[in-house]
This record gives sequence, C-alpha cells and structure tokens, in this order.
Amino acid sequence: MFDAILSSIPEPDARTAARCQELLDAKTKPRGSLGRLEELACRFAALTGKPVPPLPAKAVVVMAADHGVVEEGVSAYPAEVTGQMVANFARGGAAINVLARQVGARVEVVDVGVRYPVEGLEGVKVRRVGPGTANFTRGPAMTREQAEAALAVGVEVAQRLADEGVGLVGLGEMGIGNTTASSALTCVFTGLPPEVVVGRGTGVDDAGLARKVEAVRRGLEVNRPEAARPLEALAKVGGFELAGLAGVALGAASRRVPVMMDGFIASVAGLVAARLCPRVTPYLLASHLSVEVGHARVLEQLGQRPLLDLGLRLGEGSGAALAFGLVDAALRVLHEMATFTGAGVTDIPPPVR
Ligand SMILES: O=C(O)c1ccc[n+]([C@@H]2O[C@H](COP(=O)([O-])O)[C@@H](O)[C@H]2O)c1
Ligand SMILES: Cc1cc2nc[nH]c2cc1C
Repeated sequence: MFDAILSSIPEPDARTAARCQELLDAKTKPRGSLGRLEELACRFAALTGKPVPPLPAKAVVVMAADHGVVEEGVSAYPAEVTGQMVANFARGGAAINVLARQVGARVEVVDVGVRYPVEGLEGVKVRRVGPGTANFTRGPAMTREQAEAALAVGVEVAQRLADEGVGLVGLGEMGIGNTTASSALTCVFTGLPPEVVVGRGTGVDDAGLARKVEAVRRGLEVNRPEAARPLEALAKVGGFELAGLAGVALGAASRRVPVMMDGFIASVAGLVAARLCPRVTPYLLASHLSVEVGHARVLEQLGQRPLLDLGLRLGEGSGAALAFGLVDAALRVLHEMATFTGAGVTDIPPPVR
C-alpha cells in the first residue's frame, strides 16, 4: 500500500545546498558565523530543491489517541484528559494554540483513537481507528490493519496540507500513556533495556516509574517485537497517534515538505517512519531536546541534533512550533541580508578548492 509513497520520496539535492551555502557566504558576516541557522537554511535548500527557499506556510498536526496500557498505572493523569485536551485544542486554549499563533502556523487536530471523546467539536478531524489501543502487556496494542489505517490517515492529512500550500509540517501529539508506548518502541529500535529508556512522562512518582518499566518489559516479552519488522513492532507496542504521525512524516516527505519533530513521542514516530522507509530520514528535523530520558537516544538513532534545549516535556508539537521561528529566521537571512558587494564591506578571498 505504501510502496508508491515510499519510492516517491525524493533525495535531498546536495548541489542546491552548496549553492545556498555560497549565497550565505556572500552575506555581510564572517563565514559560517550564523552557525546552525546556516545549516538549517542549506537543509531546506537541499530538501525543497530551491537555493533560496521561500518562507514556508506552516502547520502543526496534533494526533490524539489513547492507550490500553494506562490500566497499569503508568501515567500521572487519567485517560479522560486526552479527549478533554482535544476539546481545549479545538477552542484554541492549549499551549500549542498559543505557540502556533506566535509563529503563524495552523493547528490540525486529528482524533485517531480517543477513548473518551468530547463529541461535536468544530475543527477536529475524526478519523478514529479504534477506541484507544489494547493493553500491550497482555497482547498486541493493535492489529496490523489498524496500524496501516492510522498510517494512512497521517499520509492523507500531510498530502492534503501540502496540496493546500503548507511547506513545513510539525509533528504534535496528545495521548495519556503514550510515553510508555514510545518507550517500548525505543527499546525495540535501540536495543536498550526499559530501565534506560523509560522516563517520568507527565510526572509519575518512583512507584509509577517502576510500574512503567515493568509494563514495557512485559510488553516486549509478551509481544516479541523486532526492529527488523517495524510495522509489526508499531502494531504490537505502539499507538494510533504514533502511527498517524509516522504517516504524516511519510506523506510530507513524499511532497518534499520538511518535517519538524517535537519531543520524545513525536521523535519516536519519526524513527518509526525512518525504519519503514529510510528515505524519509533527511526530511526529519529535531526541534528540541525533551526532558524525557529516552529522547536523546531516539535522536541519536536518527543522527539528529536538536535545535533547542528548553527543558520542555509537554508534547502537542510545542517545541516544533518554537523551532518554526528558527526556520523563518534562517530563511530570512537568505532573503534579506546584504552581500559584501552590495553593502561595500570588505570580504576576504574565498579559499581555493
Ligand atoms: O514531548 C515530550 O517529550 C513529552 C514528554 C512527556 C509527556 N508528554 C505528553 O504527556 C502525555 C504522555 O505522558 P504519560 O505520562 O501519560 O505517558 C502525552 O500527552 C504527551 O504529549 C510529552
Ligand atoms: C493537562 C495535559 C496537557 C497535555 N498536553 C500534552 N500532554 C498533556 C498531558 C496533560 C496531563
């Protein structure tokens, strides 16, 4: 089903990136002095195929779903909060609504499997694959068909956004219990044990942390997910929002749209997409480093360095929205800064290559 999408993801264009770097080197600044902003501009050039990419229209996709594993006492909050927060997103009152307004990004909220939904919300796309996943300590979280259906929702949302002119997509999520599912997937794809990967999520105490480690350990023992079978692993110990966001990454990359990951959960979704289709990897940008301990391990696997380190552990796409501001800054430099020649500033000769 995904073969056509997977083979249609274009490779980044190194020559366009080199042209972008030449243009940056002609700007009135010591060479390389805008550091990672220069890298970011060149990455956009490589991905979009344009040496001076236009400032992109931006969207954060917030996928929401629930997790059967919450029965094991792994979150500081009850499952009801997932649906209640979806209502908050719909009213524009959540952190992501505020941070998206700050950078002029739209927020697309998708219910891919909320257990206790608030019905009749305006602006929420309802694409429920199930009423939350099953408890993965007792068997698979979902069927392979459900994993594929949730992936397809994400692909469809991302491709529609691209058709509407969106040129940068952020991955956001909401799902009580989803740091437990994300930890299980991190164990699968890194080979690390649960004690190293599991963190406190919304803020569980020491007893909650111990229950979480044990739930991940049992989930791996009961389901035996394998890194070499990423779709099965996603079905066995993943979540509907994780699958949906992996689909968003694939759909965006298929349209040459860069993807800004958020914290731990959104980055695990990025890692799932990369394992399903390695060609997506260069499209994945790391916005920030979450407090959640497993996040650094996931970014290591993706070969990504986060742009920001603000002590965030919220999710919702909050860090992605904040990093959108850096993308605009990097691209504005390309568009608006004067050159040495234009401004009559003395440059040093370029190195002989
Ligand atoms: O983005 C992160 O790194 C992050 C770290 C910890 C918690 N969260 C958010 O908190 C919820 C999951 O936490 P928990 O404890 O219920 O597994 C979910 O809605 C996430 O958006 C998000
Ligand atoms: C209130 C609340 C808001 C959130 N946003 C993302 N995850 C969340 C978890 C809780 C508990």
